[in-house]
Amino acid sequence: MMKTVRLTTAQALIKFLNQQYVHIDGEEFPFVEGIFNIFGHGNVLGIGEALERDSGHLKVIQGKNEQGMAHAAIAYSKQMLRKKIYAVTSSSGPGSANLVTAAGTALANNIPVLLLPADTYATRQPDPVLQQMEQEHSIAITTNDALQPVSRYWDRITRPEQLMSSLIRAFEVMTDPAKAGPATICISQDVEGEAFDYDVKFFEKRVHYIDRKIPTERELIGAAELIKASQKPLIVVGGGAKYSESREVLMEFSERYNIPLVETQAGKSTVESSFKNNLGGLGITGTLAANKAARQSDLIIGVGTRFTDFATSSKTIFDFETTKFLNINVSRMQAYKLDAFPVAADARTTFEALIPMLEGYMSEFGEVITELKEEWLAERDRLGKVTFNRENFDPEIKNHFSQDVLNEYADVLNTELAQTTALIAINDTIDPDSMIICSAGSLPGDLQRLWHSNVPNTYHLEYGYSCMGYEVSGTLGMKLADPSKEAYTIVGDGSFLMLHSELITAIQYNKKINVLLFDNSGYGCINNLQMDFGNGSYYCEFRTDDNQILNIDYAKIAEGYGAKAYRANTVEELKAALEDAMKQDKSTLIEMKVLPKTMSDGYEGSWWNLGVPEVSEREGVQKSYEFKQQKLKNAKQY
Ligand SMILES: Cc1ncc(C[n+]2csc(CCOP(=O)(O)OP(=O)(O)O)c2C)c(N)n1
Ligand SMILES: O=C1C[C@@H](O)[C@H](O)[C@@H](O)C1=O
Ligand SMILES: [Mg+2]
Repeated sequence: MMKTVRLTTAQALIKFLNQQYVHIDGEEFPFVEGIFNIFGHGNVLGIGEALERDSGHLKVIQGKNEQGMAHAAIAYSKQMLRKKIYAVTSSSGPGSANLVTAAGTALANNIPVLLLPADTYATRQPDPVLQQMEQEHSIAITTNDALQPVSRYWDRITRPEQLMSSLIRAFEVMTDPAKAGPATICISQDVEGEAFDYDVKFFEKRVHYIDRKIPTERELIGAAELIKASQKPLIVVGGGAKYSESREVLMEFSERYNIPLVETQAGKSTVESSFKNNLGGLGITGTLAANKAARQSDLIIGVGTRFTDFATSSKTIFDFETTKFLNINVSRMQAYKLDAFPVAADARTTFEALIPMLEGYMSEFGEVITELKEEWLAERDRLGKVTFNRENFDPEIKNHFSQDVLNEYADVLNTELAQTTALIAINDTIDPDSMIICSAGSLPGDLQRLWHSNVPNTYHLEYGYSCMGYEVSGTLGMKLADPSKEAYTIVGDGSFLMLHSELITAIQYNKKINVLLFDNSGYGCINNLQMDFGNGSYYCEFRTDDNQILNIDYAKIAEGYGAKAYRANTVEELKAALEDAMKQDKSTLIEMKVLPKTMSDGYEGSWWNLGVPEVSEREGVQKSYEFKQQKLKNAKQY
């Protein structure tokens, strides 16, 4: 006879989470590290009671904003290379609505996370329950339906026994490298507390094998033939290369056959920046070296990359007439892109098999890789020494602001600090094994070009969704993933203002994070975009109705939360603050006032296909439109 145990749905959920393990490359460990929570009437008596009763090995962390805590969970998983996750429980209605943005972030970046929003009553007895919105055409629609398009797996639990098949499906999805993403299980708030006689087998230890997908012989022969036929192949290192931990094999492949590596945001920090054949970021936010190499190449070997418009410069950076593509990706959907020869397999396994098959091959790059790298390093050096002057300053982003406007910023913000100078000073000062995180604004571009990441997996960029507000929340998740390393948020003032609630969570639980806040008093990169395309400066600077620049004391805000705060408007002050921050046990924030227009600009065809108006009185807009039409003539159409 079946042995059963009587538990509430929520108690069964927590018991199950404690028994999920993953097995990767011979190692086995629990998959669910913990659970973030904000309790409301929808989950406090169900999941709240179950956790209080017996949380098992799960670490329980109280968040401050549902989006923020879910972003922390996502960053944890990303930093753990998708081997472990946090779950996230929210109340219903606004609590679950706040998860929608985070689910989108997880989906765009292929990051597993378990979202557990509460749902309206299955019995419908108190209909409408507090926070239940009402649709006239369907009582079955709740706020949680908004999570369907942003979840890789989605389910609603209206009976306790549904939980079993739902959880098994969710864990299958989250532990499959080709499908990994957010799994959302919405549990009716009354059902959380309802009991059922669960089969005890359901709670036995369950191991999810994350096996490496092996390429077929046909795929390997096809890939080897393409490489042998190519004079100048180029490897694009994407996020999949990092998750597959293919550092060593990529370096061996690159060195042996003299093939340059270029990186996407997700792929950066798979292979250290100092590796001689690593030419850095590709595309719109790429380096001069990587973009020049891309233009010369006749075979692009995409490794675990989605080829977003940033990496391909809106499909214009390659010569599509002559260039061939070879895509190595666990996802067939991704491998099919750009008419490539697809190898739907694990990156590391594929390169291990390919290396011996290319014996005798050598690319025709010769010394070019070294020359390109040296040229770029000299440019980076220049960007680290940008100094302001009040007469004829020539910023990186040219012809937008007059000298008078730049001087106005220098006066109001009391600074002469250039963003690139500050960023490189930080890179030179902090410990090389420190972890840094960023996601939106002008800083991702600067980081992809300028940041030297010389310890693998220390560069954490969320650029699938580029979600403002991920930065501070994500730093908490990154710190939870590796408490032994210093964790730094690289964040603009706009992103900081949008969401930094989890700085308080970090302080509350004594998880030290360091927020490096670049305040240029505005949405700088969007201001650049609008002005680059011929528009005026319109609602992207932070100015009052009477045109005064906002000057916010962010250090004071951080002090108010209990962080150690610094104000650094010169390189000397910045270095001193960084040195002191390293000695602190508690979280810190360094506020830097930086001048607008001093971020780095694009290199070599870093054009971006944007929705430029077809009709405009402005000459600049008209020119931008014409330019776009020209560019699209040679762009890949799909
Ligand atoms: C949630 C979200 N809303 C809007 C955007 C669009 N957006 C991208 S960057 C940006 C401005 C960022 O400003 P800030 O953080 O100050 O960085 P800066 O560009 O000034 O360096 C905006 C509004 C976004 N990426 N994410
Ligand atoms: O619209 C955007 C422009 C990018 O430069 C920026 O990094 C990104 O955050 C974004 O959303
Ligand atoms: Mg800004």
